[in-house]
Amino acid sequence: MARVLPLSKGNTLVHQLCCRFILRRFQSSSSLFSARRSVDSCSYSSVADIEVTEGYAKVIDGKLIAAQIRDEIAMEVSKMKSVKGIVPGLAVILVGDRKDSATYVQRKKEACESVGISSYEACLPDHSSEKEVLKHISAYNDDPSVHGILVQLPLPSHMNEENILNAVRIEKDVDGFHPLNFGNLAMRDREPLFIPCTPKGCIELLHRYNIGIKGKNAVVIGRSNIVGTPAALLLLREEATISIVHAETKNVEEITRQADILIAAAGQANIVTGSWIKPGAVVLDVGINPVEDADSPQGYRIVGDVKYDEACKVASAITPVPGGIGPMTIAMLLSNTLLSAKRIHNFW
Ligand SMILES: Nc1nc(=O)c2c([nH]1)NC[C@@H]1CN(c3ccc(C(=O)N[C@@H](CCC(=O)O)C(=O)O)cc3)C=[N+]21
Repeated sequence: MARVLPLSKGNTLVHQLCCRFILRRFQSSSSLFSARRSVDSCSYSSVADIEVTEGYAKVIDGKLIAAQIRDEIAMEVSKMKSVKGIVPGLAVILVGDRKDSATYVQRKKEACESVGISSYEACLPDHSSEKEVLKHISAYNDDPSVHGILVQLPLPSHMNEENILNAVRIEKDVDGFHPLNFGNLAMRDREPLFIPCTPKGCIELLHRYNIGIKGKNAVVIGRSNIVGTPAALLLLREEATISIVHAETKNVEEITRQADILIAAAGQANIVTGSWIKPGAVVLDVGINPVEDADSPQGYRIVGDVKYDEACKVASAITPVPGGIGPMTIAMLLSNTLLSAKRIHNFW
């Protein structure tokens, strides 16, 4: 029997069928590709009201929304080029030889290309000195064709992350990790120049799916500088009542079960089980955890922090992994780079 939860409105059957299909695909095969295809096979409108049939969450399709955002950005980039002769530019600094970091940087480069943003890259060996990295940051700080600078994290352990992130000019800090931007994010009635990409992507998804935040109980799992803490601050700015749970929290489940909006950013595969979730909650899964998978060509696949098959039966809406927050993070990086170029060249 269909049950409409407080967030719900709209067509039930399509969602029910889509989610059943996705569930079946997830259960019948562990392959990354089949999971991907199943998400693609549902067509959702860009602004979708949340609706749920008992036991089946709606899929919040980050991949689809990210593609729409890229289209919007491409149009603005092209307008800026024709009117002002300016092409936004993003510089990425990659230190060391972590394979995952190299993959993310490659993805960012491709995304820039897809919308007409120029990308610049500095790849430094693992044993580089901090001074070497600072030299590259300084060059990009002074380069007028670069509007955004991103230092890929994590840095090698011998480097002082704080010194390096502090060196990025705040006007080009498209990650939003400079303490001045972060501090302004935390302060009421202050405006940071940039909002960190992953939390911004989470809020953007909620907005585009017409999911209200004001007055809701929002719980964030994880307290990292990259995701957990800025996500909580951003939800607070959106007038949610926020809690952060972390490794030292007692009765985690009791707290997460109060959440109307639950953001999982713990970095641990499948820790959020069905019993952690309030029925009808909206769940955003930020986790990107590699797990061994002999069936996948790479020998591994990526899973989130949330046990998807269990969560699907309790939540009203959920982001999949892959295809959820990951693509939104990259879309927000492009959006921040465009914003930076617009601000620097006073083009609105
Ligand atoms: N300075 C800095 N800024 C970052 O924003 C930053 C960083 N360092 N270090 C690493 C994390 C991680 N991150 C991701 C971006 C995109 C996907 C992504 O596109 N994921 C896809 C594919 C997943 C897959 O198949 O590998 C998806 O979820 O569908 C994931 C993770 C940005 N990060």
